[in-house]
Amino acid sequence: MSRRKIVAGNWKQNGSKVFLENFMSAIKEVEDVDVVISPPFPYLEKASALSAKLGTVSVSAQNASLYSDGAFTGEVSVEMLKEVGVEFVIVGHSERRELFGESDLVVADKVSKVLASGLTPILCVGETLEQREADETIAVCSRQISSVLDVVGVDTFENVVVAYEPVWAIGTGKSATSKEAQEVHAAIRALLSDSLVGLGDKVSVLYGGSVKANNAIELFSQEDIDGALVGGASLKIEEFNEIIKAAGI
Ligand SMILES: O=C[C@H](O)COP(=O)(O)O
Repeated sequence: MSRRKIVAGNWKQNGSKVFLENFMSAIKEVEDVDVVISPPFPYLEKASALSAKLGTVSVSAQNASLYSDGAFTGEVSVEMLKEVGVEFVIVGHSERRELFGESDLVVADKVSKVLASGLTPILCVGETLEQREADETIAVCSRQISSVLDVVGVDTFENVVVAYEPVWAIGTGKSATSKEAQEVHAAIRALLSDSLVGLGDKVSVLYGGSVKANNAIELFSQEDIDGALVGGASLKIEEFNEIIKAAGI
């Protein structure tokens, strides 16, 4: 893959069938910006059908199982996601890491599983407030990315989308400044290019954490920020459209 502008909306555990229909018909396409929406599992098939009809967005799942099939109550496999038209899978969101105990190794194995199925993982990395205050931001993000590189290999990583999401900025209304985000994005690209020459220029690196219509232009103006993984503001159709528009500027 090559570096693309991407605006992805992660609905988390929100939405309804009616909301999905309204949302899909209201999305406005912007040239050179890929729009991805990530509703909960029950809405994915309908989202894919609407996406095929309208052609404006791609569909992402918020998680996937490590396993293809078997006795894993509550899990959904990448094969099932693919069958209903899903193209992306968010992997390693901090809520999965923190609330559901997903370790770096589990996240790496899930990225590997998603890649093997031909879907595109959106790999989330990011530090807690405590880690930022201890000046560990780059070390934490590097560790989270390196554990994936170790499992999937440098040659495959170009098919991964990375989302830098400082945990302290998620859902708090307190976004990282564009300078803070840019520093980490540049470090992520440097780490990738240190692993394989040119890799950092091939991978789309999104920012996530309180992205709103009023800070999107400033964030997207940064050299190494390719777009956003948006939570709360992706549930507000007009605001999400503004963020998509900002990515196209
Ligand atoms: O996946 C999205 C992120 O968790 C950001 O959420 P937020 O925009 O509500 O801060």
